[in-house]
Amino acid sequence: MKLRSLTFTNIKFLRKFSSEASPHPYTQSARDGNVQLGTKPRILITGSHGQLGYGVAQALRKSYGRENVIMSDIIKPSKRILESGPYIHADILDFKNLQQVVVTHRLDWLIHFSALLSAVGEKNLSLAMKVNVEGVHNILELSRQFGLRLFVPSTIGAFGPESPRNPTPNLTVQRPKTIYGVSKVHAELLGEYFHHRYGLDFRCLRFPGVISYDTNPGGGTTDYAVQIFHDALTTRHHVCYLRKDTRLPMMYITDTIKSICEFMALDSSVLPQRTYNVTAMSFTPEEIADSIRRHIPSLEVTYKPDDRQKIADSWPQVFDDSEARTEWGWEHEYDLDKLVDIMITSLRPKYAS
Ligand SMILES: NC(=O)c1ccc[n+]([C@@H]2O[C@H](COP(=O)([O-])OP(=O)(O)OC[C@H]3O[C@@H](n4cnc5c(N)ncnc54)[C@H](O)[C@@H]3O)[C@@H](O)[C@H]2O)c1
Ligand SMILES: C[C@@H](O)[C@H](N)C(=O)O
Repeated sequence: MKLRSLTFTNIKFLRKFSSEASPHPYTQSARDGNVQLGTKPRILITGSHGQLGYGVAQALRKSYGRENVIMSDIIKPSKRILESGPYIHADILDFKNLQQVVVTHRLDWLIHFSALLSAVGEKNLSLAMKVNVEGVHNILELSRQFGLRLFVPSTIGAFGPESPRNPTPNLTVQRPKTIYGVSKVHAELLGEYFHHRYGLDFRCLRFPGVISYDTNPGGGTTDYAVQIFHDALTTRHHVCYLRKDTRLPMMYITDTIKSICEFMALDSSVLPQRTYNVTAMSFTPEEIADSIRRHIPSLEVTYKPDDRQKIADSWPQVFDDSEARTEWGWEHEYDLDKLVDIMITSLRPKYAS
């Protein structure tokens, strides 16, 4: 308790200092992403054509209005995305265009999803450096200039083999061995630095593998936990690129969306920290296969570990998110069996014919 009130005092002092020191003319009115009383925030989501973007946009639109939440990416939108609400082209490597987007759309909050995930990042190092490192520099500077409330997701991949793996606490050694993980630690530290130095309202949740049925994962180490459902409902045979006993933290997308919406809605002053672990469950390929067999008893799994095994072996097995639970009330809803039930029920009609 003592530590917490000390943190609040420091944050108040640093805010005062940073607003006096702020050199940018746009920052004053919109400091900390505070939206004028009685108005709803206008929100941009970068990289929103990926696995997380659509669901988060739909949930935010429910709370803040369809026109106030703008999806963006560098790829042509699907019909579903186009029809769901505003969607624009925004390349996070084009800083000038990002500035125009903020001004034109009068933005208050920024949810930054653009990234190359762990497995894809290892195969495209220079692009990963650009998107995950340079892109984050642009987003932080943009948010500082315009006083945006900024959300940047991090990951279990921000930890490495030297971190305690079962459980992995909120604050511990972080020595990741992938460019994805290194870029996420870089984003966490820079975001917290901008918060302390300039009062930027930076917020970060470290997610486990996210599982969804209506969007596809973008090339991560945890993707098997989505593919196994499609295989179970079609060929009844899944070839798993991880060993059967590889335990990783995971979460159903509804819980991911809930965590982001709840975390972003909090008043900045109630947050003792800026970066939190959040999770829902941990399982191995063998355990998820067993749970799926409650619906599809004939499912077979063959194990052929590839390069992703090494990544998984360096990541947390069980994620300790107790600080998110005690400090701002994080609660998950889906455990393993509930996740499997909803995935099977939702995907079955797609393959019924
Ligand atoms: N999905 C997960 O399991 C998971 C877990 C932990 C953290 N996260 C984080 O959440 C965020 C979203 O993840 P996701 O699974 O939706 O990712 P994804 O790979 O599905 O989507 C990323 C999007 O970024 C876009 N992008 C790439 N380069 C860009 C550029 N130059 N400008 C603008 N957009 C660009 C891509 O087109 C893509 O649509 C990422 O930062 C990721 O690290 C995801
Ligand atoms: C864990 C998460 O960051 C992502 N699904 C990946 O495996 O890369």
